[in-house]
Amino acid sequence: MRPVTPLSILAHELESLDRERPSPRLDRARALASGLDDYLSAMTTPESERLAALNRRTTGHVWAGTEGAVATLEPEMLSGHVEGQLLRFLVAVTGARRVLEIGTFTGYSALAMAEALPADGRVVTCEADPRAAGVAREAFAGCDRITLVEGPALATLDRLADAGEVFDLAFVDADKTQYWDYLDVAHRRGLLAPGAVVVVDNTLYQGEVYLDAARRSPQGAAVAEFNARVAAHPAFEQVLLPLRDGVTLIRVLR
Ligand SMILES: C[S@@+](CC[C@H](N)C(=O)[O-])C[C@H]1O[C@@H](n2cnc3c(N)ncnc32)[C@H](O)[C@@H]1O
Repeated sequence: MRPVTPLSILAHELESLDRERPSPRLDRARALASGLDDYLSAMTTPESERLAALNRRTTGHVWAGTEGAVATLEPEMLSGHVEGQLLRFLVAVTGARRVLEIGTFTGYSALAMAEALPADGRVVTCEADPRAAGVAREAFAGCDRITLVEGPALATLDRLADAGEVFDLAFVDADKTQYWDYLDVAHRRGLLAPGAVVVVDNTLYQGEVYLDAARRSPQGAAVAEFNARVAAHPAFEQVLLPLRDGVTLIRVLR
């Protein structure tokens, strides 16, 4: 898989340097960077067989040439084992019953969260791409706790707010250039219960958010702006964890 997190990009760079000019110190630096993700996975509660099968199916799927409705679909989009377990864990410890997800892809994170819900719990997940939605629908077969809403997420959020829906936990993982709008609309329109937790993926955006601002992609620039707005907002408290491509946990104070 293509390196898409700050750590895996660093490991990849160190591997190239170590090949060009081998040295024991470079080799140790490479081993430090490249060994961490596997160790985290080995020490984290294993994924269920259902999630493992979806993980294999997503990474084995031929996505090449798949220009999605909103983005090029690729297996690197999958949150995967450790982040999926973090989401499961958060649903369990917060006691969330109503979960909102923005960005379904093949359904891994939605299924992971659904596994931790009580019997009357529900995940509403939004996906704009019909092909990703098709794979996710198959993955959700027999799981009546998940409702997949196909279409642009911002329009779905408006409809959910009109219907008076309120969520205890949200996972934001769709178009990076719309991150602020997702959070702002969900917050202003009352979709987030007081004390709700919002989990936001890719908030390090391959390191772009803390590297040279002039070289940021539009997505990196949008995520940097999102992070700064969240940090300055009086209604949120938050922590940015350096897991994978960065995961921010936000608690809605009011
Ligand atoms: C990173 S993937 C989601 C991965 C998924 N949460 C997981 O853990 O496996 C992002 C998904 O968001 C979808 N997406 C992008 N923009 C969207 C939008 N405006 N509305 C709804 N879905 C969108 C993409 O089609 C893609 O499937």
